[in-house]
Amino acid sequence: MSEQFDDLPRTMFEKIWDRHRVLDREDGQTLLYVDRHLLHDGGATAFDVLRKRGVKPRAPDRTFATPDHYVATDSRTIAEIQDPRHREMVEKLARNTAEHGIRMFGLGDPNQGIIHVVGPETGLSQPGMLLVCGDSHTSTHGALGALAFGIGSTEVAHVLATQTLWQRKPKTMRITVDGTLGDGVTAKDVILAIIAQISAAGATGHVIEYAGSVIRGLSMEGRLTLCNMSIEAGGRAGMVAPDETTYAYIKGRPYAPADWDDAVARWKRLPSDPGATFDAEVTLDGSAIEPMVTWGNSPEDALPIGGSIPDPADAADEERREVMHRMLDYMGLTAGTRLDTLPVDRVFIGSCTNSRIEDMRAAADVARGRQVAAGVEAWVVPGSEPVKRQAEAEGLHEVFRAAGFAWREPGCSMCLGTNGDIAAPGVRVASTSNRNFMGRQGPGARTHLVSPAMAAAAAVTGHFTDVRKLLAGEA
Ligand SMILES: CC(C)[C@H](C(=O)O)[C@@H](O)C(=O)O
Ligand code: SF4
Repeated sequence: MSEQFDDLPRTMFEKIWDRHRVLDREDGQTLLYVDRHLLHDGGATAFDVLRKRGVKPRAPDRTFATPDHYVATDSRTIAEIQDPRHREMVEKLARNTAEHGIRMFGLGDPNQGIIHVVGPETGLSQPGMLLVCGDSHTSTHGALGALAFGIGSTEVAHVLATQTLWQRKPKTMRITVDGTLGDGVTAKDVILAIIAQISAAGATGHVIEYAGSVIRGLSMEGRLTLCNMSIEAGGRAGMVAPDETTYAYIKGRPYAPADWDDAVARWKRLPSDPGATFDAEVTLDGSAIEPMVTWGNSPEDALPIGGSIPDPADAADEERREVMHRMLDYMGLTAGTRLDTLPVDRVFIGSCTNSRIEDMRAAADVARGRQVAAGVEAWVVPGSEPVKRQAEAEGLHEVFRAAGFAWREPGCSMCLGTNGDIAAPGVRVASTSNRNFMGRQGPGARTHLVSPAMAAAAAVTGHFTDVRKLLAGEA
């Protein structure tokens, strides 16, 4: 299908799109073939739609599931889930997948975890694939060089029934981050700096390809964090070209391709051709990025830790002034207050953004030999069973426990609180998740997004702190 374009330089997105096109409709929609379909316990209605129509899933062997949104993080069996409504969601996923022969990494399975941690970790998410899931943070999987995006519940039913999906072709945007990151600056700070620069709507309608020396230098965990938040910049998807880091990460994983050498040879043809053009180009100087903290209720409201709460009086227009007033009121903040003086009540290290082994290590490096400040409740929620096992093998759980952190069981937990893990009204949370929307972590809860190292620094000092000072032994 794509041969006729082979002599024209194409972006990685265009190559994957072309390879998955089944047919183009006159209204501009394209039918795409879906390689992998991931399911979680947050979207149970799709199976009901199929059942009502008497339709069976078209390709159960291309569909994989794990419960994450409704699982308890203080127990590991369905029976122990206290709230019957939460228990029902987890049970429903188990019933639906069992009925149709869909592989589920359920509670107690050694691979259970947050779906966006499980996909890459099991080797299910691979370069060149078209991967979808009824969840906005499906953009995460693009870190491996896949085209991966979230779909709505009607589309989930459509993919289950047909293994295809209608889509309008998005535009392309390349975000190049050159230079080198400073000590204590992570992929989370890079993506918060990007969103602060281009805004939460900056990439609307676009698939982002991240490029440049900083991106090439990121570990796979860092790339997953980066692509995870593409959606918070409005992007349809985010991707990073596969390279040796990608191949080394996938090799040996349970679902890694059996024809390994051929697969790598195919993957090597994926990166955007020299001379390929993007609809939009953005550049950032990676060397100038500092540890970031959000202060408002959109991920774009992020500032370097050395900054102060902005003044609505300085807003560009009346509308923005009103939004800022509302956010400062909700967040309980006063213009001019230094970010590094803000006290925290709770700390959450987890979510599909920052719950991988590297995140655990970064937080443990700060927690080691220190104590969670008096009055602060700090949680570490590993993203999956494999992350938990690896962290425990390295003794990280002991580091956290000795410092006064709670070491919990894998799931989405306080990121969205659908399982009941929420913060009380007015509570200020340093959180490694991806959304700081009003009420996201509980009605009235005040979320500040940070990296795992910055979250651990806030936990042990009791207020937001420049982690670089702790790492340098200055605080
Ligand atoms: C429940 C799910 C559909 C939702 C999403 O789409 O992202 C959730 O994961 C979130 O992070 O808000
Ligand atoms: S961890 Fe948070 S962002 Fe990720 S899938 Fe779960 S609720 Fe959504």
